Amino acid sequence: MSGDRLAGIDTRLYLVTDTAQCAGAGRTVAETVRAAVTGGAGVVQVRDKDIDDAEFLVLTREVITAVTEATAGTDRRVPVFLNDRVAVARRLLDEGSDVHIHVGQTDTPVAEVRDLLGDGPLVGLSAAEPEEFATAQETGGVDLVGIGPVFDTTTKTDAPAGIGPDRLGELTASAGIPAVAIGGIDAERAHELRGRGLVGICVVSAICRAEDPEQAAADLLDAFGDGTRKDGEQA
Ligand SMILES: Cc1ncc(COP(=O)(O)OP(=O)(O)O)c(N)n1
Ligand SMILES: Cc1ncsc1CCOP(=O)(O)O
Ligand SMILES: [Mg+2]
Repeated sequence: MSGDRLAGIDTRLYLVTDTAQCAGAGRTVAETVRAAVTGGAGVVQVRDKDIDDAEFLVLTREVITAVTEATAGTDRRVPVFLNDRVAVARRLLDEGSDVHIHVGQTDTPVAEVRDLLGDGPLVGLSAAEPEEFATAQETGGVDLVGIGPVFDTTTKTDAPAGIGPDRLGELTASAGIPAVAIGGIDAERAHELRGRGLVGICVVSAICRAEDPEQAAADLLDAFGDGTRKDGEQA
């Protein structure tokens, strides 16, 4: 694998979907994704721990359609990641869909993902320890790491406490792989993640629970900017 595999993708705002949160806000996942991508989200991950593979396949097809509709007539490339579910990803690739995958440390190992899906799809990996980045660099095949939780989160019930922006910055600096931060990020706190070496911020509830997901995406992007610190802003 070579070249800049994230070229043409605006990674600054990465939406991970939560079906129950979207439903609680009175919308489908697809409606939420369409609005968020219109508002500027540049990466989408389909995440649902409560449905089987057949339902996940249907959900992902709906998300792909929503992204296609939201980006029609533009040159935006907004990748759709699947949260684990390698078999569903294989099926969608075989159908000709352009899908990618995110795995955690206890999910399908990256080498196995590459064996099953080949070199085409982007692979994201969760990591929060220096040894995990070292392993990812040695093994290869990882395009993006998700570091977190940076702040405390209630969305992922088995998540540890947030590591905080300073520790996040240290990890990002040593990651050696483009990194996004995840966990407890909202438009009020996103500015704390500027200047931490990130290519983006990743949110669930800040968009899925929002009254207006298009506006929420725009507000998050405004707060994070291009990820660099504003003039005069302290860490
Ligand atoms: C971008 C991104 N980063 C981290 C995660 C967390 O993945 P994982 O540790 O596998 O936990 P689950 O999401 O599977 O509960 C993520 N999903 N996305
Ligand atoms: C999937 C995941 N991985 C680490 S924290 C998290 C959930 C983030 O959700 P929220 O943005 O609502 O805190
Ligand atoms: Mg996982």
